Amino acid sequence: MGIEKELREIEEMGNDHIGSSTETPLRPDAFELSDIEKIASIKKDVHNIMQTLGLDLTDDSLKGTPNRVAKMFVQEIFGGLHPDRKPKASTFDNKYKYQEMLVEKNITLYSTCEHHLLPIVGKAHIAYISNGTVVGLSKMNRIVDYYAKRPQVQERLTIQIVKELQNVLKTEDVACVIDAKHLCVNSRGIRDIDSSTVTSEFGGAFKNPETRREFLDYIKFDTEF
Ligand SMILES: Nc1nc2c(ncn2[C@@H]2O[C@H](COP(=O)(O)OP(=O)(O)OP(=O)(O)O)[C@@H](O)[C@H]2O)c(=O)[nH]1
Ligand SMILES: [Zn+2]
Repeated sequence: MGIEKELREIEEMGNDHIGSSTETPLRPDAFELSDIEKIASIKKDVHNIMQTLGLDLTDDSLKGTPNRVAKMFVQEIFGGLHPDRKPKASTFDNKYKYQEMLVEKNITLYSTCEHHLLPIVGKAHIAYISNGTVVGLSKMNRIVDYYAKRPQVQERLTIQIVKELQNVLKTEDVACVIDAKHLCVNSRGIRDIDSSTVTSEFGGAFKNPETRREFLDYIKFDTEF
């Protein structure tokens, strides 16, 4: 396809594609290459970008950058693309008969905007009401981190976190709110440093306005220890 036609199609598509599926769009052959092979390939690509920009890749400070970026992509910021890295969420019986909602708030979130490959930085807040099963607290932070380590849109990230916890906890009664800054909005383009994006997903009992309100009130707690 000619570049002109491709650009026209992207233009016509507008932003309708954003958040159109809850699954991260991956090709069927996404995991055919090993991590080592991916790093070797991305290293060449980053080298090429830097070369095109006219940078001197023999410079002491720059020469390690292609390898550094490739490792960072595969093992760190996009490490959550590989299903093998999904955290094992240990669950327990709700022996304590705790029947109220549990809120894990202020979970630090680092992700990457899939449109510009720039950071998304924010906080996620999760709540669930046990249906007989409870999950280790840290596993909620780990689930956020796993799905955040992908090229993301915030809407999809929010839904993926809720769906995963609904699976783990075997209940619909899970909610998530994310408040995050997108550096593609804050540091380039419109360069609005003060704006942030809030997304939410309310499953099961959290569709009830009172339950939802209780959750939203808890996350306003200004916890300092
Ligand atoms: N809905 C949604 N949009 C996002 C997210 N992250 C980034 N975007 C937006 O994706 C859009 C991409 O639009 P384009 O017009 O193709 O990109 P652009 O020309 O760089 O746009 P500007 O950022 O306005 O300069 C931008 O408006 C971004 O702000 C996200 O998590 N959710
Ligand atoms: Zn962006």
